[in-house]
Amino acid sequence: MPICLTSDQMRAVERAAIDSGRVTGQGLMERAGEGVVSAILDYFPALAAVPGRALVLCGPGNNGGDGFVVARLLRARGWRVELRLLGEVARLTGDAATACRNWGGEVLPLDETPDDALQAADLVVDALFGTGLQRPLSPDLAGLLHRAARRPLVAVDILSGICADSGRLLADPDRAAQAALTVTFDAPKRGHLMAEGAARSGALAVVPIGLAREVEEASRDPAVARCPDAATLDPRALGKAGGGHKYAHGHVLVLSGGPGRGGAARMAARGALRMGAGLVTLGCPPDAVPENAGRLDAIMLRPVADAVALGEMLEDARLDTLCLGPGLGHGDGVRDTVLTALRAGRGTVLDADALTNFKDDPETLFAALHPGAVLTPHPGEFARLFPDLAGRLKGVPEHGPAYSKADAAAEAAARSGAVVLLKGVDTVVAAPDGRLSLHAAVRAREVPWLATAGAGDVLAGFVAGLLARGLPAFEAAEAAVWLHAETARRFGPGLIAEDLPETLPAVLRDLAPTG
Ligand SMILES: NC(=O)C1=CN([C@@H]2O[C@H](COP(=O)(O)OP(=O)(O)OC[C@H]3O[C@@H](n4cnc5c(N)ncnc54)[C@H](OP(=O)(O)O)[C@@H]3O)[C@@H](O)[C@H]2O)[C@@H](O)CC1
Ligand SMILES: Nc1ncnc2c1ncn2[C@@H]1O[C@H](COP(=O)(O)OP(=O)(O)O)[C@@H](O)[C@H]1O
Ligand SMILES: [K+]
Repeated sequence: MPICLTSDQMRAVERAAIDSGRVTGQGLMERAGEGVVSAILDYFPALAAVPGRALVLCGPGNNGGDGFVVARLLRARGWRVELRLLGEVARLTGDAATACRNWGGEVLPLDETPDDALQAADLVVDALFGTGLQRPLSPDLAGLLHRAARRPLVAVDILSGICADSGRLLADPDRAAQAALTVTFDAPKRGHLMAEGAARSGALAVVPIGLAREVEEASRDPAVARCPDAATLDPRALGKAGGGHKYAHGHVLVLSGGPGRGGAARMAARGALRMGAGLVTLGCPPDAVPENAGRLDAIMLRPVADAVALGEMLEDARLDTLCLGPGLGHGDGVRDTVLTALRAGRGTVLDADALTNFKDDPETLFAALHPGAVLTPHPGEFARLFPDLAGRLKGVPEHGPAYSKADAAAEAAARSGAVVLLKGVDTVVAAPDGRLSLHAAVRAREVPWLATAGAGDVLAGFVAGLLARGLPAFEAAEAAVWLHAETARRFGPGLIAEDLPETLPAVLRDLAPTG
């Protein structure tokens, strides 16, 4: 399973590799520099053909050390390289000091970098700070990087000013830079996938520097965040191979609100059905039956007047999965309905209104939640249930590592006792036991057409469909997020929410050709 790491996790990986005796810090730095140069040559083919001019900005730590190696290797390829250092050569230590000696060229002061030097550069290498950024960039540094980004800017490990753990800006937002390319080592950092870091890192190259074995070991640590891809979704779990009648594939009950408000629940139901749930029933207030009957065929319809009626209906144990929230409505009756649904202990997705109804009393909801439940809030709904956690995600952080969306989702899952799927361009899935999964809809997985009304309702249905198919809550949420984005990518421009369930079969077919 692909993963992404925090700074501490990356340092542990590095330490384990060095302690094993297989690598040295200096060897890692050398390979990091080589990796950056080869990524530059791949990404800028014109500069691979004709050596250019580089301005390399080095910081006082090991990120700067990588910069010295890059400078030396570019020079060896015939490039004209100007190197500027933040701080003094005499204060460099360890591997960075060695890398500086091996460079052997002129080291100019960073704070005197003239605009001419920036303008003359074919590219600027940002080797100021990597995983060691602990506090916001000074205005001068932020200004320099901002100006440097007028030229193609290549970030070593992570763009300076982005917190590697959270992706949040540790710099004045008005002077934030944008990298054309970020080159990181052996595994992405969380900061490449969340918040500003997802958008500002530019293209992301992950180059091997000899830590693959330790990264593989880290991927077995439940505390390390996973980033599933097409290759790691389990086609056996998603396909319908093996026969079995419809009840073998689960029965989802989606509850809807009153007349004129059923669209969201119908889309969720359609999503669950397309995901392969054996049966899907829409439950709605009796006066909404005529409307829904006119709109549904394969999806069954039952009147569900209130929480008592729901309780009676749930005596049928074959109704194994519930989805509540899209278009559900507001009021005490709705809260009772949600609590009745949770008491049944089924796989349960709570979205939208099912969450918002508890904004004045989230503890009542948390007390009823169980590990088979998945909450799918967008950031606004999240803030209603977890105002303190949402508050920590606001504003410009004052130090690193900054509080991250992953931290917030993890705390929410631990507090509520349910899986939390916190939506956005960067989506985080967190389990109460500490497992995390990240999906960033950026770069190759960019999918702006998903910003359309109802996309979240369909996602709730996708999660419910997978729960009905027997996936555990965390895995169902994780796979649904990937499939949701993939489906939107497959459809492309013009996507509306209704297209998502209809496009899902093509995505499933590619994943499980025999399913
Ligand atoms: N892990 C690995 O496997 C490998 C890691 N490698 C590389 O090492 C990098 C991590 O190196 P690192 O730990 O030395 O930290 P780094 O990012 O250079 O910054 C620390 C320095 O910056 C300073 N400083 C911080 N914030 C500041 C601010 N706002 N403004 C001004 N100064 C600030 C801080 O100063 P201090 O806080 O001590 O005053 C300290 O001097 C990593 O990103 C990768 O590129 C590769 O070589 C190979 C394998
Ligand atoms: N620009 C975007 N890129 C990727 N995914 C997006 C983008 N905008 C929205 N989404 C996704 O679309 C869904 C929208 O859900 P939600 O906010 O609940 O909307 P709605 O209530 O209209 O259904 C979420 O899964 C979210 O992650
Ligand atoms: K950097």
